[in-house]
Amino acid sequence: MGRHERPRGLRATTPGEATRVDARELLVRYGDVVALDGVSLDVAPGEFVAVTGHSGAGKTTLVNAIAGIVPLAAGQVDLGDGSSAPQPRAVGVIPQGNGLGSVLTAYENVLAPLRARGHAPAEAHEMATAALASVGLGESGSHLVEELSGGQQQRAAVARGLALATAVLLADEPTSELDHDNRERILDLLRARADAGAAVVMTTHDPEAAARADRVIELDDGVVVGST
Ligand SMILES: Nc1ncnc2c1ncn2[C@@H]1O[C@H](COP(=O)(O)OP(=O)(O)OP(=O)(O)O)[C@@H](O)[C@H]1O
Repeated sequence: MGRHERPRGLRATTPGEATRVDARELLVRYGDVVALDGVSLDVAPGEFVAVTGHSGAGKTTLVNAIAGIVPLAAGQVDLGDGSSAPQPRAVGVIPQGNGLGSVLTAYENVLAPLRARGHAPAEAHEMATAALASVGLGESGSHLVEELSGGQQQRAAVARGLALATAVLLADEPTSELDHDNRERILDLLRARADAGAAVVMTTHDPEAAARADRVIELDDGVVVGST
């Protein structure tokens, strides 16, 4: 499949929606701390790439820089969406620490971004319900997030990211709170999303999770020190 063709299995992307990741020589600073120092990452449609490295290596910063959530001091991110604006792009993000609204239900958390992206109520309902079922939360969608376990909250966050069905999915340690079976379930979903044509980036501390990816990039102190 050519790089600019529509990914198999995903709906047609709309103008302004990301299709791939081409990050070049990213430099990110937090005050005096250099969190990324010339990091490049190219992820094609259909590829699943894991980013590993010790705590503080720059994994979250890389995901957030690609998403446009943290500003670049230098370098550029091309997501195939025709935009060079330093603003959050139309990508699916599964943030570290889940980022869910705790006094909303899991279902409401998944539904809200779908409605914000213009899906009609009935369609958004179908998508949110299917996404929650896919992560094993079909029965728990009506529970407030604060009533869910840490692992259930993490799966709700994965459902929210997956529901958007974007062709670029950025997942920041999406399995860190999960038991073995749920970890495998979530990794299967990420793998399937890539196999359907999405560009998937996942940060992880877990070597077994990283082994499910097509490629593994290792960061250390804001620099790429390995690629396998
Ligand atoms: N908001 C911030 N302000 C200042 N420094 C920060 C900020 N966020 C991250 N850093 C620093 O930037 C570096 C990279 O942090 P980052 O969170 O990207 O690492 P990480 O590899 O994701 O770590 P972890 O595995 O613990 O999540 C670290 O030195 C961290 O202390």
